[in-house]
Amino acid sequence: MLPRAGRAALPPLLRALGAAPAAMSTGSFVVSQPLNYRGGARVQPADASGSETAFEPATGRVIATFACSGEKEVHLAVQDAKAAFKIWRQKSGLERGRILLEAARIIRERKEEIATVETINNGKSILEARLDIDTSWQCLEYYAGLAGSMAGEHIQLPGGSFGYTRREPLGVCVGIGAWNYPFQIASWKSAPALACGNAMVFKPSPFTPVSALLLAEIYTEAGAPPGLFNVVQGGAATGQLLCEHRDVAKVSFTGSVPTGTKIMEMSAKGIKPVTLELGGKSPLIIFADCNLENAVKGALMANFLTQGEVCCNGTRVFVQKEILDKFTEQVVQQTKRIKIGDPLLEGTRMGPLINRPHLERVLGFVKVAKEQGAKVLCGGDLYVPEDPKLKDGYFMRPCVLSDCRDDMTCVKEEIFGPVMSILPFDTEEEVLERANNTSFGLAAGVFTRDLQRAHRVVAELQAGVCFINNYNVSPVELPFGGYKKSGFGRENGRVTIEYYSQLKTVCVEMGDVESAF
Ligand SMILES: NC(=O)C1=CN([C@@H]2O[C@H](COP(=O)(O)OP(=O)(O)OC[C@H]3O[C@@H](n4cnc5c(N)ncnc54)[C@H](O)[C@@H]3O)[C@@H](O)[C@H]2O)C=CC1
Ligand SMILES: NCCCC(=O)O
Repeated sequence: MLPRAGRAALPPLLRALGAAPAAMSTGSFVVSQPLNYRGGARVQPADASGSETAFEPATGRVIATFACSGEKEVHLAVQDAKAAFKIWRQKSGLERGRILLEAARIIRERKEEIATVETINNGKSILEARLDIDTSWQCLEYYAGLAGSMAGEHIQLPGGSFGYTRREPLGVCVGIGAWNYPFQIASWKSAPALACGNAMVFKPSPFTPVSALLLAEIYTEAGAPPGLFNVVQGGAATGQLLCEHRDVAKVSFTGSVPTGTKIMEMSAKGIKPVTLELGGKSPLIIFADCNLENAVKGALMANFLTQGEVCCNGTRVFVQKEILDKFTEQVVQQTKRIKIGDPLLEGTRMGPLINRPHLERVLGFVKVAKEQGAKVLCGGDLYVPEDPKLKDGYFMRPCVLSDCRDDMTCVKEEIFGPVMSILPFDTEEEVLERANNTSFGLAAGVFTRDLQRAHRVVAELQAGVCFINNYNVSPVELPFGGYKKSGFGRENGRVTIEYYSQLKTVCVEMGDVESAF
């Protein structure tokens, strides 16, 4: 433990994690407190099945070593959630909304601390981490607003009888998150779940265990009953225990297609509804009549946020032949200008990838792309920043590939790194056919000045989220989720209420029973 004076100088959330006073700079943050959260407090897990280590991607330093929750701990977390659910489900929507609003206020107030932790543990630039925290508190505010208006219907029946419907919560929901948007994913899952009257047990990715705990502490501080939002740490085994627990009513998962398939299989055994937010290989279509400056900006937004580790990225960039050279030249010029380095520095626009194996995997995709005939126009190699403390970080230069064909690995498979593939096309009909020729269907984008064409094209695109003349903006009012192998169910928007609640029909007889017997 740190001396009292040093600890008092820290912001409250970092203090709660047991971080050192210099924790707000790269190379110094270490978590010394337990990372599980249950019954309204941080706890050491009651049992463990192995341990995990979390890193600071910018330096390669270990920032936390923690036990993976075993069967006993998972059961205790689910039981705490069950107890909280009994209290929470009795509250009116307005009362629940008030607590969510208070949690949103605290997130806003502590945005800088949360964004700092997110940057240290994930590697994304502080600028982006702040935007993620914004979409997190906005999500809580949005569902706080909806909570009070959730209602059923009244239906008149013959003879004065009537029926009505009640929108009821599901019970204990499980959230399982990926590592690319740790705090945002925990918020996007918990806000609608809690607004609908459910409780949640959340399991972050073992690569990014820290920020979900901050959210748990904020919910408690905002007045949520102890056990309403719990965090268990661990990997696949812990996730499996959660999905198979008999008292879990629903699983919402963000991650890869192979894991999503397993989650669905496990949930099928218990007839549990699932929301699956899975991977993608989304097309971005640039027509010759576009505003070129915006299209170039859009292509960078579609490929290089969070070091390219974004599920909805538009990594297949189809460019109409008339503007191919001009577009490519400008994209390469701007990609080369992206400032890579210490993600906590204000000027940095690209930080390190999540870990060494992932970095090598992404570089491996670039190597295969070259072998298959693609041309590397920039980047695609390791980057070692000048700052000596970053020498062991997982940095690479953002990459633009030309001379790509639809049958190349880099065009078919999700890379989940900063690698853009440029593909020329001639006609609208041709590009639609090629854009849809994938088993994924998360997102798609189109840049054109012809509004009729824009709407015609998005109507034909097989994707859950389509952008016209922009890419990768995430307003929480709009539903987010995929078609095809990119999953089903939605996050955000009004519709998500349906994924965290169930409808009860009540039939009321005002006369006598007309018996058939
Ligand atoms: N559609 C979306 O909203 C998003 C999709 N993704 C996708 O996620 C992938 C990258 O994330 P990763 O964390 O590497 O994915 P992953 O599928 O390996 O892991 C995701 C989460 O599932 C857990 N898990 C792994 N095996 C499990 C099992 N058998 N049972 C229960 N839980 C299990 C992991 O511990 C982690 O918390 C990419 O494919 C990406 O496209 C990522 C972010 C957003
Ligand atoms: N802010 C967009 C979320 C996309 C993702 O989770 O990968």
